[in-house]
Amino acid sequence: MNDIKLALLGSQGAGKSAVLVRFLTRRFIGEYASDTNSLYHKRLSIDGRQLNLEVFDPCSQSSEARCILEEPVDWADGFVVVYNISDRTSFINAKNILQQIREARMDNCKGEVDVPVCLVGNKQDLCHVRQVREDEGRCLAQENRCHFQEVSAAESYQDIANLFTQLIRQVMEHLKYRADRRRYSGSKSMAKLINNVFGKRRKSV
Ligand SMILES: Nc1nc2c(ncn2[C@@H]2O[C@H](COP(=O)(O)OP(=O)(O)OP(=O)(O)O)[C@@H](O)[C@H]2O)c(=O)[nH]1
Repeated sequence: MNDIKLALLGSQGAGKSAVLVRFLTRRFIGEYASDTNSLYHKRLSIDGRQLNLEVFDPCSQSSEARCILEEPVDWADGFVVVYNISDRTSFINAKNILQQIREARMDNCKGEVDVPVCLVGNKQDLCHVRQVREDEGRCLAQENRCHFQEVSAAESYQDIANLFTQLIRQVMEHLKYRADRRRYSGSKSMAKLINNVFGKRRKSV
């Protein structure tokens, strides 16, 4: 069974918990305790494969959340970065988070920056007080080579389900690619070792 770990990041009040709870339970719950970090577990089946999904929903105010990108960047296999379309500050914060993810991956993962990320513009139902245009979100996602989706956790389940499913698929491919690469470089160094030990001896005979 595959273990998939995701982290939700974004400004306080952007709707991270609402988006996640909508995905996990299909329900919208208006208010959430926002003073604790939460780790959610769910068993899923995607494309016939059984998965253990773990999602970290940090409390925005905690110092742990502020340093999530410094320490546990290796923990998450993928990220959901949420902003509120009716709050430009949350969009600017999302931009900074995307940059921090790239920088942290570059430092910690030897240049491997293409971790699966989905940028989510939440509260689409508040489009009458919109402060961030949809094309700005799309453009930011293109710059960061990540998927983009506007959603309303308050009104709709399907878009949110689709984005998580797509992100999880991407994570599974990414993990497989990393495992294959590790196996390949492992067998290459084994071949080198065998050559070093036996190749030289053969020459001297
Ligand atoms: N209108 C509208 N309100 C939403 C939507 N999603 C969340 N909210 C509301 O926005 C507020 C913040 O939502 P949360 O899910 O707690 O936001 P959060 O990002 O987890 O906040 P912190 O835990 O404080 O970081 C709550 O009052 C939610 O009811 C949405 O799609 N539309």
